Amino acid sequence: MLEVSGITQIFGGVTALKDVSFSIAKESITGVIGPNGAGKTTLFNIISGIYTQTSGTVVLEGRNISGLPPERLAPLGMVRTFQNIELFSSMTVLENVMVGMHTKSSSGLLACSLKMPWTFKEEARIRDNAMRWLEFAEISDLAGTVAGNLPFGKGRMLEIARALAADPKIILMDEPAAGLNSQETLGLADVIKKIRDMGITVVLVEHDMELVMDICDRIVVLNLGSKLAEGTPREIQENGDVVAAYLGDE
Ligand SMILES: Nc1ncnc2c1ncn2[C@@H]1O[C@H](COP(=O)(O)OP(=O)(O)OP(=O)(O)O)[C@@H](O)[C@H]1O
Repeated sequence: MLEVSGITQIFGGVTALKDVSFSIAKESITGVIGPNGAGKTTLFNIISGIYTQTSGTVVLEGRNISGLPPERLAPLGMVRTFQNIELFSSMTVLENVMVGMHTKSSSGLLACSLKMPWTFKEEARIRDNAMRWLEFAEISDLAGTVAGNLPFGKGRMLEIARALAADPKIILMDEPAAGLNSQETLGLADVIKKIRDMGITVVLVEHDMELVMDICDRIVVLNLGSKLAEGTPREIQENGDVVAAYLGDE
C-alpha cells in the first residue's frame, strides 16, 4: 500500500532522518513510535507532502508520490489529521464535515453557498453523508453544535470524521490520543479499529503506548533518526534495543 524507501532528511546541519525504509500493508494499523526527537513528525510531514525529503522515495499504491503537496495527495486517497486540531470554529459540527465533502461535489462550493436550485439535491446528499460520518465517529448528537464550543476530545473526533468524509484509502494520524482522557482514548481506539475494519489503512504517530500496543498490527520504532525496530506489538515489547532507547529517554 505504502512504501517508504531510504528516506533521509537534513535540516541545515541536523540529520532528522537517516535512510529510513519500511512498508505498510493495506487495511492495517501501523504505529510509528520513538523517543522525543526520534524523527516521527518529520517522517509524517514527508509522507503527507508537507516537507520534501532530502533523498529517498514514498510510493503509494505503486505511484511515486515524493514531493507531491497535501492537496495533490487527497485525491489520490491520502489524508491526515494534526496534533493541533484545525477546525472551522464558527461553523457547526455538521458543516465542518460538509465543507470537507464539497471538494468532491459536482456543484461546487460557490453554487452551493449561493443556494442555486440545482444544488439542493446535492446538498441533501452531502448532508446525509456527513451525518453518517458523525455517527461513525460517535458525535452525531453534536451535529448542530458550533465547533468552537466543542470539548477537546469531541473536536478530535470531528477532525477524524472530516478526514474520513474525503473518502481516503489511507489516513495518517498525528498523535490522535494527545490531550484525551482515558475514557476518550478507549473511544478513539474503537473508532480507529472500525476505520481499519472498513478497509482504510491507518498510520499513526503516538506517545500513548497502551493505545499503540492495543490497536496496532505493526509498529515501526525510530530512534535518533534511524529505524531501530519493526514488528508486531509483542515483538516490539520484547525488543531489548527498544527498551534501552526508551530508558535512555527517561
Ligand atoms: N524544521 C526543522 N528545522 C530544523 N530541525 C528540525 C526541524 N524539524 C525537526 N527538526 C529536528 O529533527 C529532529 C527530529 O525531530 P521530530 O520533530 O521529527 O521528532 P519527533 O520524533 O517527532 O519528536 P517528538 O516526539 O518530540 O515530537 C530533532 O532533532 C529536531 O530538532
